Amino acid sequence: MNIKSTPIEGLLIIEPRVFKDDRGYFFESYSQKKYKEVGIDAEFVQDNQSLSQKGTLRGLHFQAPPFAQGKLVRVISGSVLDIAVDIRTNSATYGQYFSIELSAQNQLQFWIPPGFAHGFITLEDNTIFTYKCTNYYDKNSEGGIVWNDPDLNIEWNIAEPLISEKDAILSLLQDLKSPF
Ligand SMILES: Cc1cn([C@H]2C[C@H](O)[C@@H](COP(=O)(O)OP(=O)(O)O[C@H]3O[C@H](C)C(=O)[C@H](O)[C@H]3O)O2)c(=O)[nH]c1=O
Repeated sequence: MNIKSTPIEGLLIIEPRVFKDDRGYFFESYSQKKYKEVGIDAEFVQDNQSLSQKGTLRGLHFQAPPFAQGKLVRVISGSVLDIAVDIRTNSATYGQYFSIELSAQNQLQFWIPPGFAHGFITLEDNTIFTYKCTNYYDKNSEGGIVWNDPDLNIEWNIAEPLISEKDAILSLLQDLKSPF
C-alpha cells in the first residue's frame, strides 16, 4: 500500500497493493492496523454507497461537530472527480480545495478528515461511490457550500450538472460560519 500526502495538510491518497492473477485481482480495501500505521487512525462506524449517472454532482457537504465525519472514499464502478474543501478556520489553506480522480480503474482511495466539505462529479454512467465514515449520519448537523461558489472557483469541467434541490441552495463560503 502506498500513501501520498497532498498540498493540503490531512488529506491523503491511498494506493492499495493489488494482487493480479489469471482470475482477476484482489486487494485489501481497508485494514485498521495498516491504515493506522500510515496515519489514518480512525474508527469507522458507518459505510455509505451511492449510484449516479454521468454528470451528477453531490456536495459540497459536511456535518458539524459533534457529528463531524472523517471519510475514506473510493469508487467501485465508473469514475468521479472528487473534491475536498478545507473549512478549518485556522488552517493556512482555508478555502482551498484539492481534487483527485477516483475510479474503479485506478482503485485509489482518498482520506478526508473532519474539517472539510466534500463532493464529487461523476465522469461516467453507473458510477458507484462508496465510503467509510467516522461518525453517524445526523441530518440536523448537515451543512454545505454551493458547488459553483466563485470564491472556491472549483474546476468541475461541467456547466450544468445534475444536482439535488438541497444542493442547489447551499450557502457560499463567505456566508458560512465554519464549525471547524
Ligand atoms: C448522507 C446520508 C443520507 N441519508 C439519506 C438522506 C436522504 O433522504 C438520502 C439522500 O441523501 P443525500 O441527498 O444527502 O445524499 P448525497 O447527496 O449523496 O450526500 C452525500 O454526499 C456527499 C458526497 C458526502 O460526502 C456526504 O457523505 C453526503 O452528504 O439518504 C441517510 O440516510 N444517511 C446518510 O448518511
